[in-house]
Amino acid sequence: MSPSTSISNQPLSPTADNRPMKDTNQLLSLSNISYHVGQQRILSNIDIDIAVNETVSLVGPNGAGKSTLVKLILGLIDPTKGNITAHQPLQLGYVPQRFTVPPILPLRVSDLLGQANKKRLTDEQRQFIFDNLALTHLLSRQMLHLSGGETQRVLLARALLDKPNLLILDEPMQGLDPDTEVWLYQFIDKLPDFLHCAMLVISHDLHWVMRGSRRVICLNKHICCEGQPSELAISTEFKKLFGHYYEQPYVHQPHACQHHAPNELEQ
Ligand SMILES: Nc1ncnc2c1ncn2[C@@H]1O[C@H](COP(=O)(O)OP(=O)(O)OP(=O)(O)O)[C@@H](O)[C@H]1O
Repeated sequence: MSPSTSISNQPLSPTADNRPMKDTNQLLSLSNISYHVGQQRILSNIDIDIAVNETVSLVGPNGAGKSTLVKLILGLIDPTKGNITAHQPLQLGYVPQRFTVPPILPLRVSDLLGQANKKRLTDEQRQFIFDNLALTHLLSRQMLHLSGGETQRVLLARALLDKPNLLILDEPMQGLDPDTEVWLYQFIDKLPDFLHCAMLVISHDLHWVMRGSRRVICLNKHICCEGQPSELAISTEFKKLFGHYYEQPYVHQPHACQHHAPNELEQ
């Protein structure tokens, strides 16, 4: 795949080889993707489908290939083998793990946000983003002078202002204090409904990943296991990779589950 994309959210062509788009519920498919550098296998045989509006969490140890997978989706590198197919025109939003502004480059927050396409969101949606991410007082500030948390908020806003249908967040909580983390998790959880976008979230925070009903993919150069948190918590592969960090795995308890009607609970 050689999509005309960049980290600044350019739309991708529907399919690299002009095959007809299929299943309208699917957004993106990675089929049998491998990525090697010389003799080094970085990713092997990756199959992932992401549906419209779906949130997928990607976990894996350091060096597992998570960022490489993101670069492949963004079209920054090409797979050694396999295909990446967008089933709909993709509008990518990307918040990178690291963002450094060279000290000699003057770049105000308003300059960065001003690069977004102003016509993609309604006024109400833009206001929602500005209010929730508390951006107004930052607009005249230099990116270089922002704190880690402020930078994350601005980068997230930059990605959202283009109204992505796939938002990729690479370790969004890195460097944030616990209160900001909680707040950002809550904001992220609102996004798929609010903007109708799918999300791929790389996270080392297993407690967030294993909460809720998002699909989790566990990567370690290949896909070790994937599924709902309740399935993963009892998977041998997952326990092998994360058991020592994640000592209290989420165990689904249907009898205590709020989405069961009261009469079901009594049975
Ligand atoms: N161009 C490259 N040349 C050589 N090795 C590479 C290249 N790109 C990635 N790697 C190696 O591939 C492995 C996966 O890297 P990647 O950054 O994708 O891992 P990651 O899962 O995102 O790790 P982390 O959690 O530490 O951010 C690492 O061992 C990295 O050194």
